[in-house]
Amino acid sequence: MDAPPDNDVLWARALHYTHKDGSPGLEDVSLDVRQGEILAVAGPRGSGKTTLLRCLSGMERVRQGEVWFDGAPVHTLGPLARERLRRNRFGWIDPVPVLVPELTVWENTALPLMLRGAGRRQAKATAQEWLDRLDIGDLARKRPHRLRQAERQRACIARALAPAPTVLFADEPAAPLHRADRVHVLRTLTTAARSHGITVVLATHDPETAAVADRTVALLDGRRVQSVHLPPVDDATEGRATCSLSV
Ligand SMILES: Nc1ncnc2c1ncn2[C@@H]1O[C@H](COP(=O)(O)OP(=O)(O)OP(=O)(O)O)[C@@H](O)[C@H]1O
Repeated sequence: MDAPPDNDVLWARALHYTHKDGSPGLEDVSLDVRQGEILAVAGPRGSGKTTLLRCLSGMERVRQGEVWFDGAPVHTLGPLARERLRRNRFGWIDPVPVLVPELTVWENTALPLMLRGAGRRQAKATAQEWLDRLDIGDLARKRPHRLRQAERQRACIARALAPAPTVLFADEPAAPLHRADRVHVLRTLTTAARSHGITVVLATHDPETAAVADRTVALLDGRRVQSVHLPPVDDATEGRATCSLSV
């Protein structure tokens, strides 16, 4: 198979993935992610969004199909090389905030910077800047259990953005936030990504979250499809109609 075009930061071809227990994950998924773009991977629950992000980021070993990052193959790398790639070039946001409980918020945020070799003082200053941008600068010295869930998720977003990764994988990053918070945090995330040239791959089942992206690819039952029907996440409380997302 040919190497990907130069302006694609990520390039996947004919990905098939089966979970260890035999559950189907992905079927023949191909996708290009351009440098600096914000790409939404949209689909209902269980459609394979997380599995796709895990394969693209090297978290899962791809046995069938190819993944390329920055013109180099990822699918042929061993576990250590994939771990190094994730640490040095990628960022990751989970739907549920996970922080090291023994560390303060700024120490959590500074951790990936220090793992990449930054000194403590520099890492602390950068972490504080990002916490300020996410409006939780005043919580920097607290430990995670003192924060609300939405504040912990902001800390996770600050931690993911602080090292300015080449690609940020954001798996339902706004899921634990209330609607007003969600809009604000997504705007901060996308503005920061654009100003730092960070490419974002954003998995979501929420049409409003997908709307912040430059482009959307839709998944259904582990396959790419042209369009997908997504009920708004606040549907039950706000009584809004089901939304159809075409790509
Ligand atoms: N570790 C696992 N072992 C077995 N099956 C899994 C595993 N993780 C996911 N699956 C199954 O693979 C399919 C795709 O799951 P995945 O989590 O990738 O979808 P998703 O679109 O991200 O869903 P959600 O929005 O609920 O996170 C689902 O049928 C799911 O049950």
